[in-house]
Amino acid sequence: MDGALELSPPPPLARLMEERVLALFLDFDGTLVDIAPAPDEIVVPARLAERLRTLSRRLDGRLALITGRSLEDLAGHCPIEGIACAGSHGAARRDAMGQALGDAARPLPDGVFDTLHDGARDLGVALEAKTHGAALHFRADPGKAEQARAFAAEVASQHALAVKRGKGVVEITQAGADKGGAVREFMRHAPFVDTIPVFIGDDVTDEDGMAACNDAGGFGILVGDRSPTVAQFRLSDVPSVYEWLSL
Ligand SMILES: O=P(O)(O)OC[C@H]1O[C@H](O[C@H]2O[C@H](CO)[C@@H](O)[C@H](O)[C@H]2O)[C@H](O)[C@@H](O)[C@@H]1O
Repeated sequence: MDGALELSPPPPLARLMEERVLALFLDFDGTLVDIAPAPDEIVVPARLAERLRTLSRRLDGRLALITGRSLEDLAGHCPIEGIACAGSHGAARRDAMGQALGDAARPLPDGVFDTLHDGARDLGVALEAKTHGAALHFRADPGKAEQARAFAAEVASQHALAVKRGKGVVEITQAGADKGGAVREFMRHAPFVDTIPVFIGDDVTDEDGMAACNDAGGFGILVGDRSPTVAQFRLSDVPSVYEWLSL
């Protein structure tokens, strides 16, 4: 849909849960925490992990966080034991017991971090190294966006990697790693099999997750305003997400 503002809020979660067996896939930055000037400056609401575990129990375990952050980084902000998660844009996935799901995630090839480190320094943007990818952050200097994107595209093409755009960021990931793949992987395993998947996210990389939910008979919920989108519903901001989830 081109006009995201025309999307309605989703029906109440409690009503949907009465009608169907739902599974929830939640993005992290911009969905569960407000966007901050830098990745480590986010303010995580008190007892978020505990509240997510309570929500997961309400859904009999059919809840997964699907983030662009590495799982290690996510755990540093929100202790995720007992919650299914996918990190690095779907490259690394694990179930609520901490067992890895699907193909093992691969780190970036040798030398790529060094190249990115030098390039980020020369461009004057911040490099976030992840277990299975990397991000060049230009939120502090949006005028560097085009140069950072061009540099990321050049490095990616030299190593058969992929580039993802995001809010104030351009990222390098393994080719084929995306949030849609993570949703499909979870949906092959209990307790997600044969359920109606719902993805909530704010950024362009969340569109893959929403598309996977649409394909599986579910839907996406866009947070904020961005178009085009494949979401079928919209919530205006992070507090609205908490309200809808009764978090
Ligand atoms: O998929 P997500 O959970 O939404 O993660 C996407 C990226 O989020 C982080 O960067 C973004 O949030 C930062 C904190 O608000 C902000 O400073 C930055 O400009 C945003 O791009 C994270 O640092 C990345 O690794 C994630 O991929």
